[in-house]
Amino acid sequence: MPRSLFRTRIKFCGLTRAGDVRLASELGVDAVGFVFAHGSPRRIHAAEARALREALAPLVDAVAVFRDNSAEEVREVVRQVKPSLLQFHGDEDDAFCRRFDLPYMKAVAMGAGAPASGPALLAAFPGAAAFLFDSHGGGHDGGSGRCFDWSALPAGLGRPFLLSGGLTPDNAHDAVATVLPWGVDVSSGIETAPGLKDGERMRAFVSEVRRADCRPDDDATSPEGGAR
Ligand SMILES: O=C(O)c1ccccc1NCC(=O)[C@H](O)[C@H](O)COP(=O)(O)O
Repeated sequence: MPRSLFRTRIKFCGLTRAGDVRLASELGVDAVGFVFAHGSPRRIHAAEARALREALAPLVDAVAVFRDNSAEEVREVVRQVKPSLLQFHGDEDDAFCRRFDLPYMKAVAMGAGAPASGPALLAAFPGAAAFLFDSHGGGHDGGSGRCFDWSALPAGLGRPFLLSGGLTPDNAHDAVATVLPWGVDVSSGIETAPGLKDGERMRAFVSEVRRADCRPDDDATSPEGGAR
């Protein structure tokens, strides 16, 4: 695909208020994430997420984020919230992630040394629709606001991937221009406090990603899947 036609996908994660969901939709983000991980300051219950989902505009995905939740909890969220994508942030294996008959994205921990190679990740998670590289691991949690070393991203993934971990309006342009991910995911970088998004930072983040998408020298082609 010509790079000039490519648009970096954007996911805002950890939303807890209907107003933030509405603004995210208006800003044209592709997906919003609702966090069901135990212990997260952004954790909401299925009934709350169902109400938030009603504030979501058509054609914007709802992503349900889990970290070692039980199958019953995941099923209950799927039943009530009807997410279009599941995101697994813990030690879930491919068989667990596939049990719910929905596409899933596996979060890969970049906070604890070198990750597995692209082919090894694909072999471990053949059912993954996408991967998300984040700064958790090594004692750090998801939603930490920490960056990792982007040069450590594995090659040869053969699937779309999202870059995550410590993205902000200040580094979003560089992140997209350097890594060329399929999409980006942000939580803390658009917040005033965990779960409370800031309208100006949301706007600025989208604007910086779009600025990186509009580089005038974009005449190369974009491989399908991972790095474009
Ligand atoms: O956001 C959380 O609190 C969280 C807790 C446990 C597992 C996953 C969690 N979030 C997942 C996300 O997709 C975050 O957006 C991602 O970790 C990036 O967060 P940040 O570095 O704050 O942008």
